[in-house]
Amino acid sequence: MFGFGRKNEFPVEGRTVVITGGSDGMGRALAIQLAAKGAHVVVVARTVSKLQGTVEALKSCARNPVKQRFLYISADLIDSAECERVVAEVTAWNDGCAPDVVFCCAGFCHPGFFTDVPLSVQRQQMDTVYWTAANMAHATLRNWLTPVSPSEQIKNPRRHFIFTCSTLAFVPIAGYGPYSPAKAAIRSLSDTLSQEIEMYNGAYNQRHRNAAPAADIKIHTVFPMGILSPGFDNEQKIKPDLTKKLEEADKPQSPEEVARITINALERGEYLITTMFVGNIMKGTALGASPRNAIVGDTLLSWLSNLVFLQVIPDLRNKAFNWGKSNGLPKPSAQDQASS
Ligand SMILES: NC(=O)C1=CN([C@@H]2O[C@H](COP(=O)(O)OP(=O)(O)OC[C@H]3O[C@@H](n4cnc5c(N)ncnc54)[C@H](OP(=O)(O)O)[C@@H]3O)[C@@H](O)[C@H]2O)C=CC1
Ligand SMILES: CCCCCCCCCCCCCCCC(=O)[C@@H](N)CO
Repeated sequence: MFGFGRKNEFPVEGRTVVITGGSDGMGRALAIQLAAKGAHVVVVARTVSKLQGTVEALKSCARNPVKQRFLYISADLIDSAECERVVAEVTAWNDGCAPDVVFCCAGFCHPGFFTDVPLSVQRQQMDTVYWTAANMAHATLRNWLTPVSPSEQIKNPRRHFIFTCSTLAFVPIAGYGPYSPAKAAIRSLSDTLSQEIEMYNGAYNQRHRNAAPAADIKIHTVFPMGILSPGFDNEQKIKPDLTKKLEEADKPQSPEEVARITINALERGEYLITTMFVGNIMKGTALGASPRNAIVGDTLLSWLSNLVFLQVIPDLRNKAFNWGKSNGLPKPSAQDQASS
């Protein structure tokens, strides 16, 4: 619908991109691929050693090593003040200009059955998954939406804020109770912001008359399936066997593949982005009132997906029931037993 197959809707050469969770997995792969396309990249995470290693990797794959600049910032993004510091530091480092693109990839998953996982861990999941993203959106959008008077407006290209969700925000899978609600909350925030931002974009459209934001803004959200990252290796160690069985249809992808597919979708101007066929079917059954990437394609997809899910919904429930029938009550992971 929005320039499909025509113009590049996501040019990054010479632009400044911030990637939270940029030191590992999908975030790191995105950082490397965007550096290879000529972007200045800032990676943000907590552990300095991994961030330093990433910046070295970015330097060696830059498209234009003389011009491109790379920075890392160590921050725990659960703290909203840290998100504000990140935006301020990036702006200062970038000659006073706000970043052009902010990608939220920070987060990890702690699977387990709802009643087995201590509530403190579940609260921490909401902090790590939802609040790192919401805090970053708050800090970034406050910066981007600062009113600029008509005489001070300069021509800025469109800015992009990108959330990372999971297809679990569309379809429930037993054993992801501590995690999926936080991803579903991100999806809801993304949908709300994508509507709210239109008001600011409308004001931007009239920037020659009144104070308005400095650029047009677009929100996007990526919904990966499994990603073969260090985070994934950790979650596999504590994941219930039933959950592994229910997600058999998922063939985890490499971070590089997920990053490549994501960038291509952004270049096509997509809003809700999936990374493979099964993920697309999962999205199709849960499109709700989200903006469509393409009216005809997404409508056909939702009709097809809703038919597919007439079979999938009882199948997932039956598998859970039969699991209990043959295996009895589950045992909490050793990690959850130790912390409860
Ligand atoms: N792996 C998977 O199967 C799937 C993952 N996802 C989502 O994709 C995103 C990327 O996942 P994945 O590639 O597995 O990433 P990894 O788990 O491999 O890396 C996570 C990154 O986030 C950083 N991070 C974690 N907590 C914080 C924090 N509080 N503040 C700042 N940075 C933090 C980590 O660095 P450090 O620890 O040093 O802070 C690291 O850079 C996540 O949002 C994840 O939920 C979605 C679907 C599937
Ligand atoms: C033909 C269509 C049939 C559809 C059947 C439904 C299959 C469900 C697959 C669930 C896959 C979950 C991947 C997300 C993983 C994730 O987010 C965590 N690993 C977090 O790190």
